[in-house]
Amino acid sequence: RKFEANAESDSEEVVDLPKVEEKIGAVPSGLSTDSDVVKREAESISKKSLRSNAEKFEFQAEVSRLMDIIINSLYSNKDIFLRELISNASDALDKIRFLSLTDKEILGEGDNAKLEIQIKLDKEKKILSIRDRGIGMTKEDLIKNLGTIAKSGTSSFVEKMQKTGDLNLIGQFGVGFYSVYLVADYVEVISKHNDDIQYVWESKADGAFAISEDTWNEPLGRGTEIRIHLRDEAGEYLEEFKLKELVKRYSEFINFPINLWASKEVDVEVPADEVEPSEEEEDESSKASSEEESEDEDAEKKPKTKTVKETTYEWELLNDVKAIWLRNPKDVTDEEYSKFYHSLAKDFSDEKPVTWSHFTAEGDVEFRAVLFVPPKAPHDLYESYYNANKSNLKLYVRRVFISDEFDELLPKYLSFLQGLVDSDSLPLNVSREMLQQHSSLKTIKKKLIRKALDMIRRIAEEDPDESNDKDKKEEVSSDNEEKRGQYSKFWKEFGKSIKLGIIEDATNRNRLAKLLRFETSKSEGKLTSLDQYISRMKSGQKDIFYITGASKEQLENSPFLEQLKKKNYEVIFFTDPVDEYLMQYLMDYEDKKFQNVSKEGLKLGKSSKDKELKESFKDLTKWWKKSLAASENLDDVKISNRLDNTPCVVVTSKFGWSANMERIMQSQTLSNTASQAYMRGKRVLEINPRHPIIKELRDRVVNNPEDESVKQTAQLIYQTALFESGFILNDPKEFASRIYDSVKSSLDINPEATVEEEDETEEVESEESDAKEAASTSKAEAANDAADVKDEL
Ligand SMILES: Nc1ncnc2c1ncn2[C@@H]1O[C@H](COP(=O)(O)OP(=O)(O)OP(=O)(O)O)[C@@H](O)[C@H]1O
Repeated sequence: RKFEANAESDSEEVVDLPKVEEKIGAVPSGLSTDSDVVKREAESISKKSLRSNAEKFEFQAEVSRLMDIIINSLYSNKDIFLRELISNASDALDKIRFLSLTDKEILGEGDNAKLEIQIKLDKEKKILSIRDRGIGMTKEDLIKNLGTIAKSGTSSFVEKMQKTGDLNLIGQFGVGFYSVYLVADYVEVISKHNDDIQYVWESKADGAFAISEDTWNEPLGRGTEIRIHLRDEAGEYLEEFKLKELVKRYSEFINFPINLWASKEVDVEVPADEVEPSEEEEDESSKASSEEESEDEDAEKKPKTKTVKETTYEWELLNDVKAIWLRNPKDVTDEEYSKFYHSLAKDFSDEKPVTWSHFTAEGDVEFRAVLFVPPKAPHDLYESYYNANKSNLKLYVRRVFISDEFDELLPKYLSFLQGLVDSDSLPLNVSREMLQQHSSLKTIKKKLIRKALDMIRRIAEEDPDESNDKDKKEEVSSDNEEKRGQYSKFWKEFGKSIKLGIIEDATNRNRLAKLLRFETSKSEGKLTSLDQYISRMKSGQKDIFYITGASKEQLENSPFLEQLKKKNYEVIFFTDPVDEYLMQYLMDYEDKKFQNVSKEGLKLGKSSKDKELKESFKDLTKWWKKSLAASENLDDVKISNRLDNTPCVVVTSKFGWSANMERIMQSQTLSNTASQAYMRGKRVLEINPRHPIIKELRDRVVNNPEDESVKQTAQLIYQTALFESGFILNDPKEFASRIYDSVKSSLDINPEATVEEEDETEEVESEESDAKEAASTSKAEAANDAADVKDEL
């Protein structure tokens, strides 16, 4: 009874899946005196019920829903189940091989040490079996791995699958195993882990699964066998040619031998009298012998034999296990790279990777690597960007898979790349932790970043749309047609990563800045690079002009651009919130400084009149600053050089937040108002000395600096300028009432005019009826609630 006790305490300790039934009359191993009884019991399992004496569990709710979707799915590409199961088998083999690096014993001897995958068919019973000699699963593993999904976001993923019916995502999300129910209605998983005895997991995808100690199947030694009881309509997976084709198509890059127990027709020579020939065969053999006779009469003297066809079975290797990255890049076709990408990334869409780089690094540290830029960013690329481990590079050491969670290989901002690194310079027989400390890793990382950035730069260089040269842009060859538009596609998917790179990677900042793309006041909806911007700069222009804001449309009409546009300067539009952070790190490019045109310090060439103007508006600027400093957040008032039609704008100091940044910070839920006050840029009101409003205001101030109505108007102008400059007003109510006051005066309404009182009796009546209505509604609601509670009970 020892097993039973252990099994129960195990399951309770490890997972909280409820058992459906108590074990009734289980036959524990070793106690059975009649193993035939157990065997018969196993054989008699009908497809209707699971083994009656097994321990039963319910699937986690999400798994149940997922299985429901899969089993009822009309998804036509049912083939995917095979690649998912082979990929799991390969992962399990990788795991045992990795462990064997530090403990040779772990692999065992003989067949156990053969790291391979075997596929077998049983046409009669309609069973397809996939077996590996991988790490196997303990009972705990079976319960946890094949009963729950631990990944976050599972529910939303299941919902998405339900809506789209697109099961292609299944492998990427890490629930590949369950795709087996596309073709099966009953599955057994037999597994043996070195630390446990052999178990059978089984389920009919009806919300429950069962686990029993395996006392009837052949011992596996180590590893897992998945027995798929195929549905009637999935008979095609019992055909050898179908399986061969699928393995070729999907599992070409699995680095372990995949063997199929394949039939073979062979000619066998048997003594003629040993076999009772059929009529047809008799004819043929007599024909043959008469030919032989005519050719060589001596043949008659030899003992008579006969050739018959016999079906034999033997293991047939289905894949070429030579790793693609060990081949010479010249010998690998584009199609092979594409397929390799799909198998690495578990991305089985039809889209090709945008580009790739396959190279060998030599010198102190040697390694080979293949890097891919995927066609699409994963849906969660920027979710918890700073916390999650998201490397997509697989690390191999001397052809042995070590890990795909090795974050030390690439910085976070390049985590969107897929690929692998195989190094001969790293030691094999050390723990993962030791490996993470290894000095070669730093060199590998440095080289990988360089290569990755080169590869991305090449996408742009080869894209005819990116060229400044008109002829090149229009040149049409099949090769460059394929590359057309590739960079903007890349930018759309991964542009944010490049920006994050500029923020995080000071060493490569300039290289990354070269990859930046943006729209400008002159780009007419197309993307521009910094190099292109510089090539178009006006003679004498020293700075690179940019502005940040919520949208291109808003920025195009910004008052900050008035003089710049008039003087034909180009201004970069940054509209992504991350751009505000980006520009705190990107100070200059190719010796040119960046100038935010909504901030102080904009130089557009001096005019001889500047001094004169400053002098003639001195009274106004001084007065304005003094009269508003107390009530508003205003630090200075100056003459502007950037305005044309607008009377004034509010600019911020060079190192404080821009208006756009203030807006972004305020919209963040956890923003801290104290730090906001500290980071807020100084506000400077810039006035347009040629504007009639400003000129009139100056005259009035000079006339009577104490005039209350002029003060009010000056305040309203300032608040309007704040608003137009992109700031959020502290007190919109006050601003609105000032506007209404000014509307009143333009409509010649007496400023003292008050609002007409409402008729009081009417109000009481309506209040009463409102109250009555409310009471009846709440009564109805209470009745509904009571009914709900009743229903629930
Ligand atoms: N043949 C196997 N040998 C050992 N463990 C296995 C095997 N097949 C599945 N498992 C275990 O079951 C888990 C769930 O498998 P499933 O295919 O659903 O997701 P996954 O393998 O984690 O993700 P993905 O499908 O993306 O590889 C695996 O993580 C693994 O631990």
